[in-house]
Amino acid sequence: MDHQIKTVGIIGAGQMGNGIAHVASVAGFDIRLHDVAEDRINAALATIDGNMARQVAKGAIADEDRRTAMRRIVAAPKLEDLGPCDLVIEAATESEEVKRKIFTAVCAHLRPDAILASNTSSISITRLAAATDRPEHFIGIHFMNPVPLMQLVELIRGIATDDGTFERAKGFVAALHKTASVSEDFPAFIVNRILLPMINEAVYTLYEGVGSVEAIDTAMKLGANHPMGPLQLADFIGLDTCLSVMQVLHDGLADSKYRPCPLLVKYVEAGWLGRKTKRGFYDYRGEKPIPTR
Ligand SMILES: CC(=O)CC(=O)SCCNC(=O)CCNC(=O)[C@H](O)C(C)(C)COP(=O)(O)OP(=O)(O)OC[C@H]1O[C@@H](n2cnc3c(N)ncnc32)[C@H](O)[C@@H]1OP(=O)(O)O
Ligand SMILES: NC(=O)C1=CN([C@@H]2O[C@H](COP(=O)(O)OP(=O)(O)OC[C@H]3O[C@@H](n4cnc5c(N)ncnc54)[C@H](OP(=O)(O)O)[C@@H]3O)[C@@H](O)[C@H]2O)C=CC1
Repeated sequence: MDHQIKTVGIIGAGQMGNGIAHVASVAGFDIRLHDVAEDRINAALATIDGNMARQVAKGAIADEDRRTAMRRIVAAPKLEDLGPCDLVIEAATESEEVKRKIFTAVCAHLRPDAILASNTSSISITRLAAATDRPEHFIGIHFMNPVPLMQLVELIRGIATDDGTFERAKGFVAALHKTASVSEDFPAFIVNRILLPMINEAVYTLYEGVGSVEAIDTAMKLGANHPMGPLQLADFIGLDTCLSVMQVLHDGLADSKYRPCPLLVKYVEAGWLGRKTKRGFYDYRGEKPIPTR
């Protein structure tokens, strides 16, 4: 088997897909970026260029590196465009149904030895692998947001993941100059098993009137030295993703302590998903974010 990963396909050009494309192209990988809608891919390319420009302004990369990295990212409007990839990372919406459909569809276009990975925040890698024709070549590669700034990547083996796939995924993470942490395949893995119940509790704290959005975020920023308040972080992650993770924890561990806060459900039902829809626990439509409660 060819152990070299050169071309990386990314499915889902949202905030995580564009972050993964960004760091992988800067690290020298050729990228094929896919999404359901072509305008999403174009928007992602513009975002990546903007984020790389910030790095240039900071002196983290040279402008020539930005241009070379941008040239390595190619739009892949059809799933068959991912055919030449050595590794395909799925970073689409956090829904098991959506992901399973993607895996079933993409497998037909991939080489038998290509690795398939999911950036899922919470869903069982073993169950997702079962929707593919290659459970032994399937693995969880879970990046943190924002990808260009966060050092950690969780690696999660499904029951069938073979040693070669695990080693190649580990090598890929090292090539991105990131640190891998290995988690067993349990709901929400390590980071989100701990982080998301904390965020959910912050939403309960708001729901029960213990404090306002501003009071809760200020309390955790200045009282616990968190870089972002929990509600600000929830908006940053996306409230739909936060709710999906809590649902996976609640269903998968069958413990009422993971019950998603009804207020979180209400925000998602309203389509107030946080920064990506310009409204969540804060309203981002003006010059500076304004708490919505
Ligand atoms: C849900 C899941 O499955 C798992 C998860 O990811 S959970 C979420 C995990 N992430 C976190 O917890 C993030 C918590 N927040 C933080 O650590 C910090 O607020 C942060 C690192 C995001 C930003 O730090 P900050 O200093 O407050 O912000 P900011 O000043 O805007 O940015 C710092 C630098 O990074 C740069 N930057 C920000 N976003 C960037 C991006 N996407 N790409 C490139 N550069 C970026 C900025 O340009 C800035 O550079 P300068 O210092 O030169 O201005
Ligand atoms: N947000 C975060 O902090 C983190 C998220 N993750 C995980 O990464 C994944 C993506 O999250 P994130 O980037 O935040 O979400 P986004 O909503 O920003 O992006 C998801 C993208 O996937 C697209 N998409 C939906 N269905 C399909 C499909 N069938 N084929 C191709 N693309 C599709 C969406 O398009 P459209 O909008 O048109 O539906 C959207 O562009 C999720 O699994 C999430 O749990 C992991 C770590 C951190």
